[in-house]
Amino acid sequence: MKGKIDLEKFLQSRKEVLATWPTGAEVSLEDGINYHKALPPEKNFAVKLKKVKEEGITAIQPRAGVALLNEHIALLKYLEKEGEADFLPTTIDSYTRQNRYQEAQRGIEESLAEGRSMLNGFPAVNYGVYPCRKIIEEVNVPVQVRHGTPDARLLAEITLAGGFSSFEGGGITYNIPYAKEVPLRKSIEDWQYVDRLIGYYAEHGVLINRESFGPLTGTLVPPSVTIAINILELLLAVEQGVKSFTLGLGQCGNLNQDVAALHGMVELAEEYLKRFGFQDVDLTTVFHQWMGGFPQDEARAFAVIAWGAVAAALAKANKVIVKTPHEALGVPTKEANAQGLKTTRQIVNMLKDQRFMVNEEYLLEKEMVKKEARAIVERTLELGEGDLVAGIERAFAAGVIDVPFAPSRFNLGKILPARDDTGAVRILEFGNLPFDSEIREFHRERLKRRGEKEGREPSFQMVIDDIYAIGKGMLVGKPR
Ligand SMILES: CC[C@H]1O[C@@H](n2cnc3c(N)ncnc32)[C@H](O)[C@@H]1O
Repeated sequence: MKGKIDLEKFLQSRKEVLATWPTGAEVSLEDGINYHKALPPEKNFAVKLKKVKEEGITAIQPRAGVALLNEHIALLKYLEKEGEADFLPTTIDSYTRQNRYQEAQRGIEESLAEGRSMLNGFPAVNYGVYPCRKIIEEVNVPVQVRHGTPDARLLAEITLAGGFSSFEGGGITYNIPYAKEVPLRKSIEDWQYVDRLIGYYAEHGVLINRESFGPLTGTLVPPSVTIAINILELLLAVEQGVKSFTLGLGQCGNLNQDVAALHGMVELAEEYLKRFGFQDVDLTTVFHQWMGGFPQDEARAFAVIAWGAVAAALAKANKVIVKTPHEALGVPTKEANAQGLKTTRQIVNMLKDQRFMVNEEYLLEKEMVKKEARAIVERTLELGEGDLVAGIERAFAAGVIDVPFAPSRFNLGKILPARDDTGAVRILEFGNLPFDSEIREFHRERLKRRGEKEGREPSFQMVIDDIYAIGKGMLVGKPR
């Protein structure tokens, strides 16, 4: 690995980034660091995550973001008070995610004119440092920036100086599922800037948490692909001095597989941190409640939310990202958002003293998912010949890393997932994943078993049926 970006080079490159929108001129590293140091520790995301992990609890966090500052603050206060959120988000709008601040500005004006949010998130860059600080001052729990931005350099500069103490995303996970034309080297280097900035805060005594966007496309992503990508983003981040990192996993729906994947991800990540000599990193996990299609019916939606809460609680995930009964409709009302949190809170509280029953299937799932993820990471490292960025670029070009249903033209898209008869996500088409015959047989055998039960050959039709299954009230897609 090539190590931290040179400090002088990094500081020099900030000038160009801060000039890309007028609010960039408000950012000063010294002022941002002093602002964080003046905040009470219970408002720091990394500090609270460490405490949550030590206490062995599963913290709950929603997604939330609206166009206007006062409404956004009111929304967050409501989710904290009514929803009992342990952590709060600020979900950023889609224009800002594409650096289209002019259109975000128009969205603010339209929202003022219409008296309702005309953006699907909070346009933090247009508001700038001081309104961000108002958000932090008006709530009592730590706040995280959640978005989907391939080039998040200015967003990070403003929100971190604005007192946010966690930043979601990465050069892979906020490119491949979110963009069509952004080269991986560009997004990874832009995210190395973000991680270097967070490394700078850490060097000056301010811990900022980083979280990978585990769910990726949120549609039947094989857990081993998620785990491999998480580990690569972890290595890229700690290389730049990040000290607090949350590994993310999207729920698949089969309990054994989900719990095994979360545990396997931590074990493998710790192995790689040790191997590359990064011992002083606080590692935590986040489990995302089902990220695929949701039922429109709210009672059914609550069942899906509850099932995600059960898996997170039994896996002892440090944090669970909560869905809402409006998932199938769009941006939720604050009441619906709080309902998702209350459903999750009830489950997490009821399960906090129960433990997942370790069983043979779980142990096999964990062994196999680690074997698969390790094969992907190892081939990526080999391809890089010491240069992690080159390795990742080459791995995607070769299909060694391949995310199903990703829009990016830099993703090969040759793999096909499908559920087996127990609802576990398996791989129907391996593409160029570097998996040996033992792994391939493990998947093939289970898909064959489903085919026999359904009286049909494992096929693309199964994939289609699975994509609509949960929205239609099932887990495994049934032939029409
Ligand atoms: C990662 C995608 C998910 O984020 C959620 N989301 C996106 N924007 C918002 C938003 N503005 N408020 C609440 N939830 C949101 C929604 O569940 C969506 O499926």
